[in-house]
Amino acid sequence: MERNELYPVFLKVNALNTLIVGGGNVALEKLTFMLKSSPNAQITMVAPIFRPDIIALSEKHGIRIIEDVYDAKYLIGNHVVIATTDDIDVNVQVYYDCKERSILVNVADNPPYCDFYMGGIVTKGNVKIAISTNGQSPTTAKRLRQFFEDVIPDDVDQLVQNLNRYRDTLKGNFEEKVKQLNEVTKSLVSRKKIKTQL
Ligand SMILES: C[C@@]1(CC(=O)O)C2=NC(=C\c3[nH]c(c(CCC(=O)O)c3CC(=O)O)Cc3[nH]c(c(CC(=O)O)c3CCC(=O)O)/C=C3\N/C(=C\2)[C@@H](CCC(=O)O)[C@]3(C)CC(=O)O)/[C@H]1CCC(=O)O
Ligand SMILES: NC(=O)c1ccc[n+]([C@@H]2O[C@H](COP(=O)([O-])OP(=O)(O)OC[C@H]3O[C@@H](n4cnc5c(N)ncnc54)[C@H](O)[C@@H]3O)[C@@H](O)[C@H]2O)c1
Repeated sequence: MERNELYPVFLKVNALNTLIVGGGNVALEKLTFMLKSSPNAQITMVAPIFRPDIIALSEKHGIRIIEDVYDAKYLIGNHVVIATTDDIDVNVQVYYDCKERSILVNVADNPPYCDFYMGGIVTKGNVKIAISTNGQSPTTAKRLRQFFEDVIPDDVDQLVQNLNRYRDTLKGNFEEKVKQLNEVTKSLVSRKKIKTQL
């Protein structure tokens, strides 16, 4: 079996600066997914033309809109960049400009020009699961996202909060606490398999 060697991290995009280059359908899709997961993300967008729904979202979420063609000067101060224009040369230019500046870059829907992939995301309170198929099948990522949204109980956050409080009541050293936490949560895991044939 092939291995997915990507290393997942959970970025505090409310404290990092993200630039989205482009203002069309793909930009809207990436923006929507990002805001759904991280409504306070610090995002700037640059494009000569923006879809009206992007303008509306930008007003709601305090996103900075710059009406201009891409220029490397817009990379300054950004930690993460997503290129979504309909001009492949511009997207590739964004990629190389970011590489030169050690900025993490994603050219949407173009895996060879991505330092990272956007994933399917399930959020239930404090619990967040990110799903990647290593860029092989975004459709599978979407279906798995729907599956987990369905099977993970909406009140899973209760468990997190209760265990968080229980942990604070435990006495003893770290090893003993871990042992007790594992003991009380043993029964939570039961087997359920996903179908792999259509
Ligand atoms: C997860 C999700 C998050 C998001 O977009 O933020 C996401 N794509 C989603 C949906 C989706 N995208 C596409 C379809 C149509 C069917 C299909 O191709 O499967 C569907 C399904 C649908 O819409 O039903 C088109 C598509 N996407 C990529 C390519 C290029 C290629 O594969 O080579 C093409 C073909 C373009 C063409 O044909 O021209 C590439 C990427 N898409 C990724 C992420 C990254 C890899 C994720 C991973 O590792 O699995 C990666 C590598 C780059 C990136 O963008 O980061 C989001 C689901 C959100 C959700 O619903 O939860
Ligand atoms: N729409 C989809 O679902 C989809 C799916 C797969 C692939 N794609 C590909 O992704 C690309 C983008 O698609 P789209 O539907 O978002 O296109 P779009 O026409 O809706 O949007 C393109 C955006 O890029 C901006 N742009 C163009 N040149 C620019 C520049 N020099 N600097 C900054 N912004 C610039 C435009 O102003 C516009 O806002 C296309 O190449 C398309 O083939 C789209």
